[in-house]
Amino acid sequence: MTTVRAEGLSLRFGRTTALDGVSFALSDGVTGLLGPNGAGKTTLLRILATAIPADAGALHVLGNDPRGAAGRLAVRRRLGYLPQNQGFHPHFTAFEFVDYIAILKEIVAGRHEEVRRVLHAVGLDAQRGKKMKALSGGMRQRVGLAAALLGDPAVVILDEPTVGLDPEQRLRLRELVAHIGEGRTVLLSTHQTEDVASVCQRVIVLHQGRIRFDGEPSALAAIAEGRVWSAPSKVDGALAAWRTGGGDYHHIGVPPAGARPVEPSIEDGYLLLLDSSGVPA
Ligand SMILES: Nc1ncnc2c1ncn2[C@@H]1O[C@H](COP(=O)(O)OP(=O)(O)OP(=O)(O)O)[C@@H](O)[C@H]1O
Repeated sequence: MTTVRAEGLSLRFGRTTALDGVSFALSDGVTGLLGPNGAGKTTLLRILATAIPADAGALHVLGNDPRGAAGRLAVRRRLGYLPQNQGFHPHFTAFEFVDYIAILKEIVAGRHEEVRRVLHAVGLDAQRGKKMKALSGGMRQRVGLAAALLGDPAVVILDEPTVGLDPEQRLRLRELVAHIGEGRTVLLSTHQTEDVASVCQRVIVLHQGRIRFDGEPSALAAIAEGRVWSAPSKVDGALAAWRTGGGDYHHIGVPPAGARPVEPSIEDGYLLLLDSSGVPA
């Protein structure tokens, strides 16, 4: 069932076109929103979360149109949003922070019980009484995730939740996101193709405000089929090349005669899709 439908969403900031005619439909499961810096990911998520309106296009979330006040309210009540760089009051405990968001979300009946429920869901029972400033980055992200789960939203929007986390914390967060995506629509913005490979059933690639790919992660990898090869030294003319742990160079582009082809990854497909001008740093 379609939960989110975007048709021709566009938004400009002065002379910058942040989004340029973006259309897609989402249903339950985890969809990754992948794109380099400045691609328009945060702008798109903010529009979906009704934090800002689009200049043009139409959006329906769970059948509600956020252009009207009643539609906006209906969307906000059923949507969880973890913004990028969420601000935390350092002296709040984890419980107090989530409770504060619960008040803003107008959760009245059983509010404290609901706060305990979401903190439990992200594995932070033991840290409930700890001050935000005393928590690790990964734990803080989990508190943010808990706040996004208040009221059991049908649609959850997560803006780069794995950024700045160490590998173990990242794994933990991915597991949580995969779990959250069972029976819910989750849109997860990320720079990391590993996030997409491990939790997303679908991936949308955004670049310069436009959708460049929308499909299964394996289909994104398949774009690079026959265009990835390995060689003992760097070959000129490759779109991208880097040294791997084994000492050989991994190349993307048009392989020279006799090149040793390798199985493409999602990252290979992504880099190829963006072309050399858009290769992320
Ligand atoms: N409030 C704003 N005022 C002016 N320009 C903005 C504003 N917000 C975003 N932009 C511009 O819109 C474009 C898209 O930005 P956006 O933050 O949506 O990209 P992003 O894909 O989330 O990037 P990142 O991965 O770096 O967070 C960029 O060129 C950005 O500079």
